[in-house]
Amino acid sequence: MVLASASPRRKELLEQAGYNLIILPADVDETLPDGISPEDAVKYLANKKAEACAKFILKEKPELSDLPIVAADTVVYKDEIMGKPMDRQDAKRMIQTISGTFHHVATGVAIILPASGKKDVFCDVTKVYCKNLSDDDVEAYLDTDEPYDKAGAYAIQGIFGKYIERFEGRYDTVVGLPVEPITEVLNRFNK
Ligand SMILES: Cc1cn([C@H]2C[C@H](O)[C@@H](COP(=O)(O)OP(=O)(O)OP(=O)(O)O)O2)c(=O)[nH]c1=O
Repeated sequence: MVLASASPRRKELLEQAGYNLIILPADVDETLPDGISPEDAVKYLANKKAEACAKFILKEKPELSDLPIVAADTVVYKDEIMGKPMDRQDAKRMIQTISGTFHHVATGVAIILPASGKKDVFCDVTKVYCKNLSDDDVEAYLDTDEPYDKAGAYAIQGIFGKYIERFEGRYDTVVGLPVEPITEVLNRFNK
């Protein structure tokens, strides 16, 4: 398949599941329409990334148009939508918001088969419970490189994993790509 993503986590999740990938990241404007829900936001952006990639393939690489394109977007939400933090202060605010309580992580996925025009866009949500972090814990975490390219300023699969108490739903949805539902869509496309 074609993975329209620059995220090493998404690549790893699909490779672990045995998929062969061609990586063609889509660079799109990630500005969201005002008042959009988190679920609609991740579907909107995943769709935008997959559509941009499909357009590129049909124009520049038609030999790839029989391969399904997969694109995704992940946000954390707790009252507000949290994408990637702009800076340390923004990351601090996000970590303080999720500390000692639960939040949700939504990953939107868009799958397009350019040759046939088949398309599926869906969203999967996991509820995550985070331990209470002391001020020192927060500052020490912000000193690492981990928060700055992650939605909600943390990685469940990384250093921050020790602060995750439990979760309800799929783990890979939190990391950035729910593999099993993607496989189901691809199987349906092949029928
Ligand atoms: C919450 C959480 C997010 N993340 C990551 C997944 C995504 O890579 C990132 C959210 O940013 P996204 O904008 O969804 O994706 P991206 O910019 O990394 O990649 P692309 O748009 O090219 O597909 O946060 C984790 O790795 N672990 C986590 O626990």
